[in-house]
Amino acid sequence: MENGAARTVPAVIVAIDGPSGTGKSSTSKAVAAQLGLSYLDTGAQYRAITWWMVSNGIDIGDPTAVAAVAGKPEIVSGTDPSAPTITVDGTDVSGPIRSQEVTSKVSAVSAVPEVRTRITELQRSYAAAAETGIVVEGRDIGTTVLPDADLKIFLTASPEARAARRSGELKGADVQATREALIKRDAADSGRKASPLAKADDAVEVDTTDLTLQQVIECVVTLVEEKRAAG
Ligand SMILES: Nc1ncnc2c1ncn2[C@@H]1O[C@H](COP(=O)(O)OP(=O)(O)OP(=O)(O)O)[C@@H](O)[C@H]1O
Ligand SMILES: Nc1ccn([C@H]2C[C@H](O)[C@@H](COP(=O)(O)O)O2)c(=O)n1
Repeated sequence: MENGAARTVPAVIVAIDGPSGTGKSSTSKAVAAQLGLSYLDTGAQYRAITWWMVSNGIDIGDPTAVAAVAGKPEIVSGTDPSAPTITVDGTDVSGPIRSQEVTSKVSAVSAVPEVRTRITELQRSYAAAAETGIVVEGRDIGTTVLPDADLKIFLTASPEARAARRSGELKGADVQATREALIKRDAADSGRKASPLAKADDAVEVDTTDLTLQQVIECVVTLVEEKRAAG
């Protein structure tokens, strides 16, 4: 490179999928921060639309009712990995979307095809707008949302490890009950017809059961750097 001309690094798109509690959010945020990329939590978007449905008295058990209003709420995600945000119609919902009620209803809402079409379009617009690149985490990013992502990772971990991690977060929560709730949500997310939770054929699978979070982050950062170098 001559006369100190700036080196331009092409934007990189990283898809991180996997079941609940495998470390997608923690890993994605840290990798994005370390590499100067944007970060998108797509689970938060499905939680946000679920929160809006609950708040507006929509019958979650009626897919036709959910489909009819899927286009109404305006969902905005802040993609700074050090301070991700989520609003619905201008209201900060980052707290309420983590409630037990939303967690228990999000799988039903996210199984409705009209909801998925709406949220998938939104996710693609964030990926297209990310100047340096983006880490997008979810369930169907590598298979459906961004099938041309530069790198696809599929995180796994045993149900026991995932339940222990979640119980550690929810102080005093019963590990056995947490494990059952995780397994139930995974089954619903994997079993739905519209864009189920699945590993893309070209995804790299990382079993995090016996890895520390730091080891998982290092592993993914290395994979991104290798991709860029090969690029
Ligand atoms: N490798 C790891 N070892 C130990 N704890 C971990 C590891 N990865 C993540 N954790 C912890 O497990 C918990 C769940 O992680 P995280 O929220 O990142 O998972 P997730 O896959 O995004 O879950 P969900 O899909 O339900 O949002 C967090 O408390 C996190 O700090
Ligand atoms: N790409 C995605 C992301 C999330 N979902 C649904 C299914 C999950 O149970 C729920 C909440 O996700 P979490 O916050 O636990 O990561 O959202 C989906 O269908 N597709």
